[in-house]
Amino acid sequence: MTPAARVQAAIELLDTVIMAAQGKGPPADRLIVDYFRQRRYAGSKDRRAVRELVYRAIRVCGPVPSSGRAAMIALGAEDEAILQLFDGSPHGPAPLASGEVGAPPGLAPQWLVEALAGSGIAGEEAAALLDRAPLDLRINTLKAGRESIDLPEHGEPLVAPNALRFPAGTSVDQWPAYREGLVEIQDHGSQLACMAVEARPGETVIDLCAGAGGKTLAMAAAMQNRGTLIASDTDRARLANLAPRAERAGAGMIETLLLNPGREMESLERFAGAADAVLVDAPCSGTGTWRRNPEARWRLDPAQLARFSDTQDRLLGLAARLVRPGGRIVYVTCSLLDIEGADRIAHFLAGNPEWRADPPDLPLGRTRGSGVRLTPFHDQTDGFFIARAALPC
Ligand SMILES: C[S@@+](CC[C@H](N)C(=O)[O-])C[C@H]1O[C@@H](n2cnc3c(N)ncnc32)[C@H](O)[C@@H]1O
Repeated sequence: MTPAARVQAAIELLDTVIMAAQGKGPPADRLIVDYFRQRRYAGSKDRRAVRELVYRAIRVCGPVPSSGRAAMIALGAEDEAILQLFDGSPHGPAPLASGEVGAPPGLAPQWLVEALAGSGIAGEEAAALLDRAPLDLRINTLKAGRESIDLPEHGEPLVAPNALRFPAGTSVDQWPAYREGLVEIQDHGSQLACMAVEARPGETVIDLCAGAGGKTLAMAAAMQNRGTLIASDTDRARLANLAPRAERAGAGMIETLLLNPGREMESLERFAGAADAVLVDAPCSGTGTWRRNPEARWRLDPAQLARFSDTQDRLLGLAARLVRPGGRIVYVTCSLLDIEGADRIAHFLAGNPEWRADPPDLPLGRTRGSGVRLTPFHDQTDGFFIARAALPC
């Protein structure tokens, strides 16, 4: 592909990303894979270059751009070489029309910029939300140790005891150690969130919103495969991804439980008042993960944010019914908005006076309300809010 053809391909892809973001369709990553599946003529260098252009253009545009072309012109305002490729050459973008301007640049739609600022995320903190994330691994202690593992590249040890950091784009999935389950890809912040649970061998632990089990696997390792570890979720497809991952990781202790939305307790009844710990890794806006999914900021609207906080309250209430006296809830969101973090745990504690705040003792992060907040700028992790609540005996 010529450089101009790559720009045109990125424009076409951006059109689909914008449409998907507005219609709650697939994420950009998936659209890019699908796009190239139908264009086998594109080589790996072309694919990488187009992908890079797409993500750079997404990062530049704050509000949802009107079109892929407008987004690419906005990127061209920062990188003149791109605008020069709007030359009308075969397969390239048409020349700029007189008066044609790019989409407005910025951090995010204005309402979201304001909501973040209201939660103390502005200036450098806000800008860092759109940085490129490095690649963090967790050494799976069921099969290996950080000091002894032999990996093809050197990783930087991080403060979480099993974490190693590599540059973005490292092809970890090609490594034998990855295929054999010695390492898992997991952001350092997510590893710290798992540490907050302090899951111990022999305990009964419920990962209430387990998804594909990124945190469940870390807890299985912390529990040395001993005890009861339930991975529940309402999303059958996500939960189905956990079984092969658990097998690869040698985490035989995990039991998956598909929940019925709104009637979750029906499947969890046998654990009522019995769990030592419940992790509520609640569905949220994902404002802390824009480094990986920058188009997520075009997907959100205030009504959806309100729905997330209602669900978060409901899930905290559900978790409280599962914990035994002396047990704990760990509440986590990958959001930096207080409405999904400090406010939710405050609301829970206000409505459940028998519970007390039990802030996690983590080696990174800053206190926010009765929890801890990790941010890309301060902690070089994805953004997370992590809180603990304890039920006295
Ligand atoms: C932040 S994601 C979990 C990510 C996962 N814990 C991990 O570490 O990879 C939130 C999950 O909550 C699930 N969820 C949404 N509503 C739920 C409900 N009512 N009960 C349980 N899980 C729910 C979603 O399907 C989604 O998988």
